[in-house]
Amino acid sequence: MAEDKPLVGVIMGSTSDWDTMSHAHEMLERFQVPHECRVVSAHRTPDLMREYATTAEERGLEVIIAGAGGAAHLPGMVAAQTLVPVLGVPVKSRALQGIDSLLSIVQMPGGVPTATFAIGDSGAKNAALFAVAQLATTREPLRRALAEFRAAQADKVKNETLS
Ligand SMILES: Nc1c(C(=O)O)ncn1[C@@H]1O[C@H](COP(=O)(O)O)[C@@H](O)[C@H]1O
Repeated sequence: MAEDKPLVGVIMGSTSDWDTMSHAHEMLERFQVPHECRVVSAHRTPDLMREYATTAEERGLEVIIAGAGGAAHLPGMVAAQTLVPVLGVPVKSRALQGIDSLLSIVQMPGGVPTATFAIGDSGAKNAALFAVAQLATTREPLRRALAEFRAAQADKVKNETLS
């Protein structure tokens, strides 16, 4: 893409979320979308989270993908402090398999939305694809790349055989 400053911020509550959130990173790489990946925690680094959220727009971020597990307050707390759309990814937690993460992200009070994706790897992948779709509304080359991705995916499924 012509732009080189990050357009998408991929943040997560802990380095332990990287196995999941790397799927978002890989998808953004595939579409050559400039992005940054950082650990930011509402619970453990509240000052950093505030700074990240309040400076996101002026730094040029157009979408934030926020992944967290357990009491996953990060996406909602970031959404509360920026106008940049926040896509929440529930990371699979050890104790409750991510149901806690999902409910923490999806049950926002009216007025402060976060989009919420599926638990785990496919949620991270789809959040990135959603970010690509959002950016593609005003970037024709990215729109074409997304259309090609969809067509290739459809061809793959059509050519699959059952043994
Ligand atoms: N949910 C949050 C937040 C937050 O929402 O601010 N910060 C860390 N965490 C989550 O705690 C889990 C366990 O973290 P550790 O593996 O570091 O103990 C991770 O899934 C992380 O996202």
